[in-house]
Amino acid sequence: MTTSTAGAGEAFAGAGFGTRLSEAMAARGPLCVGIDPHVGLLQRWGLPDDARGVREFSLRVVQALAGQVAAVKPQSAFFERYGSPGMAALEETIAACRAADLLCVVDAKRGDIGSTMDGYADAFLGKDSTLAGDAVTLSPYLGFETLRPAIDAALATGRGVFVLALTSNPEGAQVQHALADGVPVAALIARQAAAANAAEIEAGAPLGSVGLVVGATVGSAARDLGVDLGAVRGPLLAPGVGAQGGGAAQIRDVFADALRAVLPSSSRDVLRAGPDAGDLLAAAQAINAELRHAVAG
Ligand SMILES: O=C(O)c1cc(=O)[nH]c(=O)n1[C@@H]1O[C@H](COP(=O)(O)O)[C@@H](O)[C@H]1O
Repeated sequence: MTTSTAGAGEAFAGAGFGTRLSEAMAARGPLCVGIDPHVGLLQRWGLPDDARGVREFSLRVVQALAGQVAAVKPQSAFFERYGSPGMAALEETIAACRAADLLCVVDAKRGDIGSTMDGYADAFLGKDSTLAGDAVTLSPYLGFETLRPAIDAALATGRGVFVLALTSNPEGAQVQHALADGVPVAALIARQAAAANAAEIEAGAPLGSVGLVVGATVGSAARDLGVDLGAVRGPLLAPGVGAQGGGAAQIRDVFADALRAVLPSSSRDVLRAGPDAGDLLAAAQAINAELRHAVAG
């Protein structure tokens, strides 16, 4: 799997994120393991509640899963809470993923006015940025178009983005189910993601690099709101597997028309199995096998 990048503005010559992710999911199964070093998990693993603890935790997860799952997703919040040493630990985790042949989705949920978005795009998708993994999560609630600098940077460097559409938490409905000119906001976001993927799809990519976040817990919301997940033609990150109650059955229900694009994500449910590397891998493999069966059938 290539991780080489081109500079913003240059045409990206290698496989885009959607293609690389699609290949990784086909080879290893659909599971993404979230790296969320909660204080309780650090304690359980016998690690200190500081940047050294979070670094050790994350590197152990990456080592245990190296080459075994399609992707991991470090949650930036749990690194940011330790200030600059925590951010250094996030940078090391991102670099370790590259060395371990794991696609890395940095869960930072950024979104701002366009001019500020340039800065976030440089930070999380810039050619040589140490905070850039293979993709980053973005919030479109200042307007989808504000994300354009990040989408452009992702496409220019062979990276990807995941835009929050229907989040796994119940409070998200207040914003995401609301109507804008008679159309649910989540449906508009899905349409705009589909448009952003059109060129890559026309060029023959199996998936575009502009993904959506649709929680495994959202039930019939996509159907009820007319969110056409099949038309997005980008990866669909589905957090909420495990600790939030989602599982294989929910994935099949929510993503009926787009199962091959789903990247189900689970954090606490897998991480609880640690710190033993073998136990951690076994937990990830068990969930991955169930999900693989669910998306295949
Ligand atoms: O973008 C995300 O990953 C995300 C979106 C969403 O709608 N819901 C959601 O839970 N997440 C993230 O996914 C992870 C879920 O963790 P667990 O509930 O422990 O599996 C957390 O890092 C959340 O921030």
